[in-house]
Amino acid sequence: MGTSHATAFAKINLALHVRKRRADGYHELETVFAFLDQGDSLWMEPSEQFSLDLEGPFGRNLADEDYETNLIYRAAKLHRNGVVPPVAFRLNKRLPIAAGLGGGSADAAAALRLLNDKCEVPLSTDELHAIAAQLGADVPACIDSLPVVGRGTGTLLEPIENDVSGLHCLLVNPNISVATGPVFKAWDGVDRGPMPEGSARSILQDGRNDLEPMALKICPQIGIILQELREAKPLVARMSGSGATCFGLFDDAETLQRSAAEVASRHPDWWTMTGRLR
Ligand SMILES: C[C@](O)(CO)[C@H](O)COP(=O)(O)OP(=O)(O)OC[C@H]1O[C@@H](n2ccc(N)nc2=O)[C@H](O)[C@@H]1O
Ligand SMILES: Nc1ncnc2c1ncn2[C@@H]1O[C@H](COP(=O)(O)OP(=O)(O)OP(=O)(O)O)[C@@H](O)[C@H]1O
Repeated sequence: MGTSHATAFAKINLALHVRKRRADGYHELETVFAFLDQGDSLWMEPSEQFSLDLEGPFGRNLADEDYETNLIYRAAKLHRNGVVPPVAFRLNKRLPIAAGLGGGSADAAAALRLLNDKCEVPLSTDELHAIAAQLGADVPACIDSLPVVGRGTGTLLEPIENDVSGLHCLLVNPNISVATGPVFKAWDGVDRGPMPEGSARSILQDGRNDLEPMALKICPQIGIILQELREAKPLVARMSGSGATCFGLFDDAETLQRSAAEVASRHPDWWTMTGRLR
């Protein structure tokens, strides 16, 4: 049994409609999750005891935290019913932290996939999703990392026609972390209506991200990012999750590259990533 590898694909919300604030403070939403073919890289190999090595552009940002708080550790422990498995994980952290890209959720899902693949008696899809939901609202969708509708807090998944696969995607983050809690808290309580029905692409065109105005107040750079992304005439430019990362989606690679080069030259201090939707 050697080393196995999984990509923790970056998540974007093609649309995110906030419908209701629940009594427990959480919010019910309707969203379409989609995934870039890029993300963090996670390796796993058998070992004497559990370990987690963090490297890559954002590895240092997590290194100061106790490894027991890392979603990879928590996922591994839950997968083995509370017994921490003797495996060594190595994470190349390419996705920024608290960025609306579900990086931690994707890492947790990648760990669950790796552990399940190496398991003599693998968990069923339903069992895997139940564990995932305990780790975070985005984790169940990250298991398959393909377009899917999320309801409730995002853990109730429904299939959707994937007609966005292959679209070219530019992600831009101003290198400012935005915590999810305060953004939801700032929501004004106004239900702006359900997410339209249809394929992923039609919801992308007709949907919205209801968290954009709140995140924009916390991080005004989001407005500049959206404005600059729109200069390249993408299919859509929108914020992902609770921000601050925004995405531009394009039919062709040339326009994407031009837009990426423009953003990079104007804002060398911003983080960008390009890829294609799965
Ligand atoms: C914004 C999204 O990324 C969209 O995909 C997700 O809804 C975020 O879900 P998540 O990763 O589970 O969010 P967490 O980072 O665990 O949540 C932080 C805080 O955001 C608030 N929160 C989160 C999700 C939700 N549906 N309603 C909320 O009000 C809660 O106060 C929570 O304590
Ligand atoms: N492997 C991990 N990678 C990133 N963050 C992690 C990880 N494990 C635990 N965390 C914690 O989770 C928090 C949120 O991380 P993450 O990067 O997933 O947020 P996000 O991109 O805002 O996700 P979302 O789109 O769900 O809002 C961080 O504050 C971090 O301390």
